[in-house]
Amino acid sequence: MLYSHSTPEQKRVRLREALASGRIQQFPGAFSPLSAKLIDEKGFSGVYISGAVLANDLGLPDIGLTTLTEVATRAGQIARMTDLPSIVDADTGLGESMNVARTVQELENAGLAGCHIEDQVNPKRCGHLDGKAVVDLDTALQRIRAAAEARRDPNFLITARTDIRAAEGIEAAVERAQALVDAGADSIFPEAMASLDEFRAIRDAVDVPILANMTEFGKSRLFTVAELAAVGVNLIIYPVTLLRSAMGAAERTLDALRAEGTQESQVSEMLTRARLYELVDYQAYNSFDADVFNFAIPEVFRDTGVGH
Ligand SMILES: C[C@](O)(C(=O)O)[C@H](CC(=O)O)C(=O)O
Ligand SMILES: [Mg+2]
Repeated sequence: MLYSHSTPEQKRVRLREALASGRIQQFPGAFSPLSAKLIDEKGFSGVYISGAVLANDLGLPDIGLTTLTEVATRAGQIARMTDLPSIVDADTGLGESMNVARTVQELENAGLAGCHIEDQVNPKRCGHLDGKAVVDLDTALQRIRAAAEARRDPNFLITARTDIRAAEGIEAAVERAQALVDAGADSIFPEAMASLDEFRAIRDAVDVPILANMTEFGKSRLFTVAELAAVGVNLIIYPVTLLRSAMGAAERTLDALRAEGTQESQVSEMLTRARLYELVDYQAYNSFDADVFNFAIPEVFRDTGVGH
């Protein structure tokens, strides 16, 4: 009911413990606060909040147009609905190093457990597209130093993402990852790795947790949890997976509605009314007022959809 029971500090401790556990963590991307509740209920270990999803959901491309206020507000709305730790994509840190510092403090205030900051130039682009450019080493390190110095909670996880692999190759990525750790990164997100061997190369080069991005239609094959665990990855994100699934379903429903004049053929694919109410914990609000949930949902509407 209402928001999660855990404080942001507790969630950050939980994330640190999970990363130290030796067990690989799966963080699906939530496209909304409600979807974060579903991720939580399904037993995942954390929630990822994607910059691409945040931008695309506003109808914008993922090129660094979103503002700190938009990112912190949406990420905060998502993070507060789950007891799981949430990690948000802070793109390039949203400006110069002093802006990066402010970004980190705002994300701490919003209740996030951590964020990642990348070394792309602005305007940035999806890490799995061609034609990316990265900033020089000094600028990349300044961003991470500023982030690490700005945080007030030492458990707020600063992940340095490097996009250098696509431009300069895996050796350059290994070198940059090491330098980013020396600058204060708590973990490394090597973007657009072409193979499991490349993840292994990063693993062998740094002794902090590493993150793998299993985004669809990208540069990496969709490696399994077992494959990534075997090369020493600690955390896997599935950034756009739920948005793509939900929008795919929305498109199919709209097509059917146009073609058939009714949505009837799609109802069996939908979340039922009962299931939706269960996810928002509707009945629990009776603890405030017994008249809040005093109706029955007809049996015929209870079991047609997914999940129930
Ligand atoms: C992880 C990512 O930064 C994101 O914003 O979710 C994107 C995902 C994508 O565009 O598929 C990325 O740059 O990989
Ligand atoms: Mg992104």
